[in-house]
Amino acid sequence: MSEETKYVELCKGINGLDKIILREVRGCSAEVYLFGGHVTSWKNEHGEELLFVSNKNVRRILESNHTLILVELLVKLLQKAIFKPPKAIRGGIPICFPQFSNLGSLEQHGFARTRFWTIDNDPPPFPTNSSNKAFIDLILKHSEEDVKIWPHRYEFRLRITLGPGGDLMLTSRIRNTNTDGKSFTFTFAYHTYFHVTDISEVRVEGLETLDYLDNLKNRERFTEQGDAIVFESEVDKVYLSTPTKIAILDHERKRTFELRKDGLPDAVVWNPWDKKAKAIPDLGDDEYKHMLCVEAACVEKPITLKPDRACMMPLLYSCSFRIAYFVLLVDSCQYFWRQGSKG
Ligand SMILES: O=P(O)(O)OC[C@H]1O[C@@H](O)[C@H](O)[C@@H](O)[C@@H]1O
Repeated sequence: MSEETKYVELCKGINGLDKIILREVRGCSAEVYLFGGHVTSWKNEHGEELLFVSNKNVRRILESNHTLILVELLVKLLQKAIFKPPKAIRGGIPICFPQFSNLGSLEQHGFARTRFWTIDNDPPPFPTNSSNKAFIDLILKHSEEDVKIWPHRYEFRLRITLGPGGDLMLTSRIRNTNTDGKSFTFTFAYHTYFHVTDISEVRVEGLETLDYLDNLKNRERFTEQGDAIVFESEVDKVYLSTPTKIAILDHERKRTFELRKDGLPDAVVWNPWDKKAKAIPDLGDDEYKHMLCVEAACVEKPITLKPDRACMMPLLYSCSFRIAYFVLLVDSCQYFWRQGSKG
């Protein structure tokens, strides 16, 4: 990367939506849309896309021919992921808040993924000591409209960092700013779509023998058997009390994503497979073969925040080993917030 290259660039993305590009010296990059506070791209030092976004492949192949105008045109024609508010973007890392799935009265997966976030120019100090240069702070606050459907006031701060080695880290800091003394309760997920070469050649390790709720069977509780999870049909499960490390092995590409988490107890695994994929308008019929959602989440036991209390949920992806790291540090974060200048 030349001296002039920007670590952080604000520009326009698809459909003129505001987008931030994070770049690091070795050529890694990430892209974030203010719409949804949504990470839509994360590339390693070889320019390989590690996240799935519907029909991204088309765009990537075309982009490599440098026919950029044609690309934009074709992307608009071919891209299934709509990038058009109010529909959430299909792929990347949608943020599910304050509700996961339909576990409440709100729209599916809550409203954070369909709201316009803003750049937070004055974030409170960060607990992690870091010399990273490629990062952006976003913020979402309650709107008067949203208060009508979810009667709470909050500040949701999201820092997205691309480390020098290509690590991608997302840190969510959610704070209850209710002035009426009321606590609020929420469920949450980093709904991460990993890009995989062929779903039938993918294995997930770390969830075997755990209990899970099967969304395809009215959330009935089962216990997972076998060595590792493999995929040969639709899967929609919430694994409970999961370990801090989950690995996603893409045999064909000889790539391993390692997901690490701490404090976010659940892990959702979702692939719609062929029939469901056909029924999802913003997903290509065959695209289920190239995606796998493994989501660090808090679903079974919702989080309750008292007024003026905050919690933190960071997620770190490492490019070299493709590590995803999710943490929920309620206590230390409360301490941090009290210490912080905004606390
Ligand atoms: O289509 P959406 O709202 O983005 O949801 C996709 C999937 O997200 C997963 O997290 C859920 O477990 C699935 O049940 C759901 O179908």
